[in-house]
Amino acid sequence: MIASSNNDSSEPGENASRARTPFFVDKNEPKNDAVDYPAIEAAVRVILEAVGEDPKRDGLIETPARVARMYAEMFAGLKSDPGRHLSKVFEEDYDEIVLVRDISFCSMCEHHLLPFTGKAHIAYLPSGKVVGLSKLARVVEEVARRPQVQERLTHTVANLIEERLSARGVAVVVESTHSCMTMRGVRKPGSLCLTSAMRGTFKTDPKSRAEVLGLINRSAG
Ligand SMILES: Nc1nc2c(ncn2[C@@H]2O[C@H](COP(=O)(O)OP(=O)(O)OP(=O)(O)O)[C@@H](O)[C@H]2O)c(=O)[nH]1
Ligand SMILES: [Zn+2]
Repeated sequence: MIASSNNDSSEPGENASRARTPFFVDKNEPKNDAVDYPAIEAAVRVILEAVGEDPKRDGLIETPARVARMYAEMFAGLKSDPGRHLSKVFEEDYDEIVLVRDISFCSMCEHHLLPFTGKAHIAYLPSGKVVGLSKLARVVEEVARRPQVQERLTHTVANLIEERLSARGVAVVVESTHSCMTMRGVRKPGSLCLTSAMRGTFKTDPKSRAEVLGLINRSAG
């Protein structure tokens, strides 16, 4: 089974009532009680002043609060357990590859606090139980909402699927563009970073690995 996924997280609309409350993309988002909004706002004001801006001017007056809400959203996965999405499994007599590809995500590089965005492809070999396809995308979405490096995102997702589904094999391939490499620093727009994590059969059996990578590559892009 192969499925494609386009994340459909809706953008927050303009709504005065949420000006002081965190916005969560949907009901499955964990409430981010861990975030200290006033502390972020104060820090953003300090940064604005430090770069020579006036945080009190009209265009910037609400910026600290906006940034606090943004961090609450971007880091909503810090204290949660993304594996919870894999708890509802069902028995199915199917032991071949299940692949969900093109799962778009946006995460935060922990070195520069700039976004890296791209797609994750997830395949697993079930051992008697399968999970709802959307749950694989939910795991990516939640793990992505942490400050991190791409390598950690990749192997965290692979480990969760291997452990929670007792999968015989797991393949996770992530491709993304790092803003810290495109808009600053070395400034290489178009550069792409690919990482993969193989578990079980996909790690030990070259034929299975070639098959799953063939399916992912055939579909990627
Ligand atoms: N391995 C890995 N490196 C990353 C990731 N995101 C950002 N980086 C790198 O983290 C490194 C941080 O390097 P530093 O020398 O400490 O910081 P810097 O002076 O800002 O580095 P430059 O980006 O080269 O200007 C850079 O090479 C980034 O490209 C990631 O997901 N994985
Ligand atoms: Zn970076």
